[in-house]
This record gives sequence, structure tokens and C-alpha cells, in this order.
Amino acid sequence: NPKWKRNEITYSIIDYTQDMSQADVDSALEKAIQIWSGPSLLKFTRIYEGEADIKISFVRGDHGDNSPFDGPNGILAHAFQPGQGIGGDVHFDEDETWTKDSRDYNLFLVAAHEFGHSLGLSHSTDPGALMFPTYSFSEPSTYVLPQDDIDGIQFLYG
Ligand SMILES: CC(C)C[C@H](C(=O)NO)C(=O)N[C@@H](CC(N)=O)C(=O)NCc1cccc(N)c1
Ligand SMILES: [Ca+2]
Ligand SMILES: [Zn+2]
Ligand SMILES: [Zn+2]
Repeated sequence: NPKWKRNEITYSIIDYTQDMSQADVDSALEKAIQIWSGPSLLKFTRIYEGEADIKISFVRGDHGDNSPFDGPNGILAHAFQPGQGIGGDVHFDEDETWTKDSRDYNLFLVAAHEFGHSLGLSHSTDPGALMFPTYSFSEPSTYVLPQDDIDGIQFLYG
């Protein structure tokens, strides 16, 4: 799996979903990316100008990267593995309802999963892992990174 060559990684939020307040989107995304810095040497910084490593946007349908979204449900989001340009970027399907609670779909949880891909992780076969292919709700306020994901990120950036 490709990985970032440095431990300081920047991110920027290109646009927002209408489903949540900007403040709630900012905090869900910040919490989701910081969860990966705990067990690794990675340091994440949000930037407001210039070209960030991880560019985050909300888009629907065909949005120009050969991986069109599919309307409500199904594919919720995708992220590109580490690299230049689109590498690391995260796209959320704007046709989903994004929430900060247990209603489908909790932005923090989906973002945490996507950032795993942005850092170079692929899907896990461990049903309890954040990187398991399918979404399941966990209370964000008490969420801790599962061991399988800790092992994965430490293998890449430990
Ligand atoms: C083939 C991929 C483009 C599927 C896509 C995905 O894995 N993105 O990272 C995706 O959105 N998968 C859905 C599958 C589904 N609807 O259950 C998903 O929820 N992935 C995000 C996710 C969020 C939180 C936790 C987990 N385990 C997975
Ligand atoms: Ca969808
Ligand atoms: Zn895309
Ligand atoms: Zn995934």
C-alpha cells in the first residue's frame, strides 16, 4: 500500500453538506482525522489556502473522477490512496443524509473510515474494524479506534 512520505499531513474542506451546520461538519471531520494521530506519528493540520494533501468535498452523481456516486445509500463516500493531486482526497455522496447522531449516516464515522483509506489502509475482514467494508453505527462520543485499525496504521506509520 502506498503511504505518505512525511508525518505532517494537511487537509482542507472544499465545500459543505446542507444536512448539518458548518460547525458540526468541521468538528466531525476534525475528530475523525485526529483519531488516526493517536496511535501513530501522524500530525494533521487543517489549512484554508493552498493545496492540502487531503481535500474534502461533498458531491453527487458523476463528479469527474470516473467513480460516480449512486444516489441515496449504497456507496456513501470514497477516498483516494496517498499520492499527489487527487491522492488522499475524500468525496462524500451529497445524496446521503449526513448526521451527527445515530441516524444514517453519521459523518464522523464515515469520515474516520475514509481517512483510513486516505492514509493508505484498505478494507479489513475484521467485522469490528473501522476499515470493515460496511457501515455500522457506534456512539461517536465514546468511540475508540479498534485494535485491528491501530495495527494497520502502526504498520504504515508506527
Ligand atoms: C467500493 C467502495 C467505493 C464502497 C465505499 C467505501 O468503502 N468507501 O470507503 C462505501 O461507501 N461503502 C459503504 C458500504 C455500505 N454502504 O455499508 C460504506 O458504508 N463505507 C463506509 C464505512 C463507514 C463507516 C464504517 C465502515 N466500516 C464503513
Ligand atoms: Ca450513495
Ligand atoms: Zn469522487
Ligand atoms: Zn471503504
